[in-house]
Amino acid sequence: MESYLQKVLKYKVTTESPLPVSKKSLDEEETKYSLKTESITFNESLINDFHDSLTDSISEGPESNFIQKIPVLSYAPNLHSSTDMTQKFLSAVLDNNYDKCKNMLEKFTINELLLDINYISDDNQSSLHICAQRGYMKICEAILDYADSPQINIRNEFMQTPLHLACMEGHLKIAQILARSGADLNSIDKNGNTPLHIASKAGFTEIVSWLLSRGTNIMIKNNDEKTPEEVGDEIIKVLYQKYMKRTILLTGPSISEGLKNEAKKVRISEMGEEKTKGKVLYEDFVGISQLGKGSFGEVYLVCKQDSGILYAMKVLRKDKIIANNLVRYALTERNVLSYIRHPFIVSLNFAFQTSDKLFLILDYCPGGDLASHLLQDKRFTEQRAKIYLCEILLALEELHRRDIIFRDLKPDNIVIDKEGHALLTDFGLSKEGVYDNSGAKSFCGSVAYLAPEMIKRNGHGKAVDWYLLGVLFYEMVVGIPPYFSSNKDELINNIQRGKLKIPASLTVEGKELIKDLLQRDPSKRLGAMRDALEIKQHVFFRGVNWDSVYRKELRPPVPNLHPVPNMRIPKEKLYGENSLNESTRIYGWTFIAENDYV
Ligand SMILES: Nc1ncnc2c1ncn2[C@@H]1O[C@H](COP(=O)(O)OP(=O)(O)OP(=O)(O)O)[C@@H](O)[C@H]1O
Repeated sequence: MESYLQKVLKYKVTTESPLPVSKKSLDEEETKYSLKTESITFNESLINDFHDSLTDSISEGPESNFIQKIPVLSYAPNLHSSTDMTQKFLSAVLDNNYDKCKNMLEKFTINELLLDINYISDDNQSSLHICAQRGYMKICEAILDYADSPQINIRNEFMQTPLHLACMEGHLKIAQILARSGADLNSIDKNGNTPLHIASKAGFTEIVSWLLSRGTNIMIKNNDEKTPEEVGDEIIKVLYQKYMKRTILLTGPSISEGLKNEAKKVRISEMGEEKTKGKVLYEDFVGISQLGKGSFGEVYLVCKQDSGILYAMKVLRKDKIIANNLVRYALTERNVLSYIRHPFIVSLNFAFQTSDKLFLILDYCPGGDLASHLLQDKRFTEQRAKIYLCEILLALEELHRRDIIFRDLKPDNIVIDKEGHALLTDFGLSKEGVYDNSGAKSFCGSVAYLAPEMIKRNGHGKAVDWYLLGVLFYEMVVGIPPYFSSNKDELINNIQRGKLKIPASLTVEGKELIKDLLQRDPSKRLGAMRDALEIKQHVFFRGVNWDSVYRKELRPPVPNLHPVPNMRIPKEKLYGENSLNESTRIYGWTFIAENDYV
């Protein structure tokens, strides 16, 4: 089977157009374009390299391992009892014996009867608790990657989840892995403490900063009536003050209002899980037409029956996601979208699942994606490109503020709302917890949209998004991405050392911006020092009122909106198997946004 990376790295060149054909599924392309398309893939060794680098990306550090889930059918169930296996596994975890754990996970979690990954031992620990407490990152990852249904929010007798323990012991990376796999950031232990209380009390500044950037609830009071801030020392309190300053800036006039909302949001999302437990949400949505197609599913226009509101429904097929070990990517997308509210980032309203599929219900942007506009208009005026650039810059600024890099910036991932504004969508490749300029090591994204440091695989950070902003600007005003060649080796080579050709027709400021953003050395690139602020101050943006950009006061061209087609997509096609079988459940997926919970 073709791997995810092969898919990601594969692009199509029609004989009629030098541009990659975007957003078509491989199946669709293979049939529809079979006569006209030439498919260019990397050679095996390069793909293997890419594979290795995906390994890096999945984990937070060089130590970690990303494991392929390979069913092993030759075990002899009669020889081992469930408790035996589980006890052996727990002692291998306690010994931090990664190889043994991996081996057992490979062999014995196919059938939960043999190895109960959620077993709580007599001394009150599940395997995830042990890993989280002792900092065994590789085993923690292996459990999350291999085990069929590890309960990420499993509790010990003190009602502590593994995340509580990771925060108690200062294991930031483990906390991040758990969070990305759906751990509840606001769960409360027996003493009413959230992970934020625990990290604050223990004085783990990095963990506190990270939890705050994730929008965790800072208003929850523990059994002593103390908020997380109140249990921290002076150094910790400074972090809260910084966080609150930023919150006021972004979310409105009064702290208390903003914070009240935070608290409310959490309460509601907790209730949301409850509400949806027995209720099948997908019945509420009627499929109308297909909006787009990605590597792992489709995006449909749907209508919520009770409200008549139109949404974009992104569907991911569990078999493909699981087969390609991408559950964590899917959870990242769901997680990032669930806590970010920004005028230029598509909002997530609901997330739910059936046995076969995962669903994200997003705000519908009826103007289509920027790639189709470019295909239609060939290129944009600098003025028009500038509007989209300003809007996307603010979206990236918000992500970076929360230590998330987007990494997959390209016209296909920018959708246009009914007034013509640009919004980021598709967070499948975004990465949380990136604090500097070399935190992430994966080599990903479509070929023409790779930054030089991604090709070099020396690690990449936030500056990658500024390079890709330069690529986007270039493509918008020139019509093709910089360094473009229909030969993949040449393209890679060009990106690394080719001469940048900028049309003379662009303004001096525009040319300067392109050069400054496409600077190959990330440490010298515009944005490397002071992130978005540095770019906003570039001469190209002179005179831009960023507050008015934020308020959507710029006037991009209004898209031609087509009437909603009077069609229905059969439920079976949309939802597949109409039940939620516990064995295929992906934990931490369900989500109902505050505004939608009535
Ligand atoms: N909110 C939205 N409103 C309207 N159309 C959308 C929306 N989100 C996505 N689309 C359409 O669906 C297409 C695919 O969406 P998206 O990129 O999220 O899918 P994907 O499966 O993640 O793709 P990829 O193969 O890049 O991973 C977009 O290019 C766009 O045309």
